[in-house]
Amino acid sequence: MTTFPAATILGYPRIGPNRELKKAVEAYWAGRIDEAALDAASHELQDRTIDRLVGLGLSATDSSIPADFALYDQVLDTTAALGALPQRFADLAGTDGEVGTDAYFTLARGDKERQPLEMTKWFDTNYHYLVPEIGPTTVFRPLADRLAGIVKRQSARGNTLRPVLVGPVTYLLLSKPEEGAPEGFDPLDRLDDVVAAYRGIIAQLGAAGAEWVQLDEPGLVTERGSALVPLAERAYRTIAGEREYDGAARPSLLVTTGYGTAGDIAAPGSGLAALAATGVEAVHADLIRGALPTTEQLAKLGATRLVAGIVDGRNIWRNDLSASLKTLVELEAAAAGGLSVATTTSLLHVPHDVALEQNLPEHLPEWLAFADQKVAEVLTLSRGLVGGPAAVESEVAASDAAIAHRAAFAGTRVESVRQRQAALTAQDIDRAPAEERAEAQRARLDLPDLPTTTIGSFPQTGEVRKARAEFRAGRITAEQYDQFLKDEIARVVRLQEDLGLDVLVHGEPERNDMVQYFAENFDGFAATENGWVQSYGSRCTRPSILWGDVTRPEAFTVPWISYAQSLTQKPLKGMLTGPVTILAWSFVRNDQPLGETADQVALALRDEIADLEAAGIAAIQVDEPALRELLPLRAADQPSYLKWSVDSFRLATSGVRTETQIHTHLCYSEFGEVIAGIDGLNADVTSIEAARSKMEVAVDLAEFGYRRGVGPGVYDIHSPRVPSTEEVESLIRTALANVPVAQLWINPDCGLKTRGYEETVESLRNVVAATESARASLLAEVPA
Ligand code: MET
Ligand SMILES: [Zn+2]
Repeated sequence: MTTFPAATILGYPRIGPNRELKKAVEAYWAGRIDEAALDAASHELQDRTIDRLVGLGLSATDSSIPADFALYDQVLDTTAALGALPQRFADLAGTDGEVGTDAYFTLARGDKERQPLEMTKWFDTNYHYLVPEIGPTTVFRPLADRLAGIVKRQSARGNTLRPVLVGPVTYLLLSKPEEGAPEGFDPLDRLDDVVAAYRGIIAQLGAAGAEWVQLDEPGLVTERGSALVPLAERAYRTIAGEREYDGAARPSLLVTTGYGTAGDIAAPGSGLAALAATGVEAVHADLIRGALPTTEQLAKLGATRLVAGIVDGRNIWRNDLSASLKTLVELEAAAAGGLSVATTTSLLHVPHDVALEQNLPEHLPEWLAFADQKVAEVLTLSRGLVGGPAAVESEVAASDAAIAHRAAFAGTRVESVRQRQAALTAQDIDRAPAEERAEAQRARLDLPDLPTTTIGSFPQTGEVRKARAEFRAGRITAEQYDQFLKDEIARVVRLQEDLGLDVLVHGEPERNDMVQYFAENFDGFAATENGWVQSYGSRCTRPSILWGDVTRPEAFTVPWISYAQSLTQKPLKGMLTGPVTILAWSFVRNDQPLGETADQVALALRDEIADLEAAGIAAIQVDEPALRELLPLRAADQPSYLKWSVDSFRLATSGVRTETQIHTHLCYSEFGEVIAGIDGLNADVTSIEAARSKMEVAVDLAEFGYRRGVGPGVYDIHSPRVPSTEEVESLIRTALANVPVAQLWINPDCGLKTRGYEETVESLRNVVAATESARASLLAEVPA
């Protein structure tokens, strides 16, 4: 057995510093390059990545570099390595059951007849994976060709990599029962079968030259973590119980547990000890999101190596090297099996390199660590651990200086913001009773029954994106761009009047992104130029950096909204993004509790809302699509999260008068777990997604006894399909069977930004027609 490397990372951004992977994959989809060219592009990126990591100081020959080069998604890669095709895709299998490149992308993107695999959030991150569909008869086979091919290719270049797979317990935990599976079937029922295939995969990787294989088991840190430990023990005893598979030495195994504490949260080392007892050679713990195991717990690891995740894979802040070294020294004393230094998770969640940023505010770069800087931090910590503090004196001094500079920097703490926060009282998050508000708003807005509205954005056409790009590049003047946006807004307002919608929107043409737009207009934020992070498949986002206390220098949505309102007699909704969503989709400062930061954003929004109200805007929407996204993985942590998140929304929205209507929008339908939180937001009108789930949410609303206005979406905006009038009307009827008329609003599931005009106009026309018809039958039902 080779020893586990002293320093490692669990994974690295796959997308490429210039989004090379995105470009290659999209070119392949568009038919512009063939499979050989796609392979060549991905090989080139792999080679460059490894060379870069070696350049940063990781060794190419001791398994410290992970091989995690998924073309689309690491969960999908594991599905492919297991040949675990659901029946509805069975025809995609090759002769030996293998999943080729086109089959792989068909699972990810669907085809004419079939929906793709469902996509959902990877733990509490903004990365989305493809959900495996597992049934009682799903066939699992070891098909590690692709991964083994990478290992072999690199070994021909002199490199010994450590291939990475999602571990068996997490893989099945993240799966859903295949359609047609019997009631009560749980994919985890297939654990023993899947484990047999993992043994085969590990053997194939060993034969290809892998000395270590990494199996990621973040499933163990979830609410089900404690219950999963016995399953993990069973799985890993089979996988790791013997040093040889059929007479051939198997590769050594590292099991990782990023994103929290594995197993029982009250006993942070117990999950690790259980894994260690199965025979795996190394276990990894997330020491930032997860708890620090005690000395006694560490003793239970025996000869198993501890891989300490101490460099945060999820934020972009520079590590406090002094503090980390201290922790590592203590851990090392207690870890009999030896200690390695690592990241808490894959670096997939952070951009490539701070050095690619040319336009950050001057003070910021030295506070930051993107993936490449984090690799350097891991190596520094490992050198400090081996060679003592003197070996890394200058690095530690630089880290201390950056941290001190950050703490003392003027924008980090803005006194006026602090005073305002300190003076907050319960009244600041309270409004008049909901019934009183509803009454006053009814009088002011004078809307028909079943008022129709949209969620905010209208199609962002090529012209809109082009005008923005031209403006950014300085090819058109600010005046020209302004005029363009005004024309666009006027067109959208006219369209909505023609369609006969009741509450109008301005269409959001001035916004590139619903969070970045706010980050650009608030102080305390910075935008990056190249800080791309994979969101799913070939899609990347560029989160802003929330580094300091947040203020709003001047009203910025008011001019657009007022202009739009000036064009119509109908009410026009002001449109803002809520504090939780702004936090969820940015890189947020780590030097104070999230709730405090959320309140600062809320106060900045509160100022904007006051200005909208003063400008005569009668309805203001504050979107919180990410409310559920940040929900902690452990039930014990959820109440305090819901408290601060809900309170921050209320802080943003409670300063308005009784007759001003507050709307909110949430983008999902499985809101059972947060419905009390949604109720707590205390918004007058809440729009949610419902069309795809056939209005099931209406039943949840009825069961909960939801009292305020609600608009369960009647038009699925995720596909270009135009819903018929009858279809929409039937959804409205289902809604009406559960929600009182006086509470019901009619709207699409979400914003229309990604749609084309043709389908949007037709769909909205049908929505209005269906609403009119529903109103007519409501009237007919009233006894004369
Ligand atoms: N107001 C936003 C829009 O319509 C809400 C989007 S939620 C992801 O685009
Ligand atoms: Zn939405």
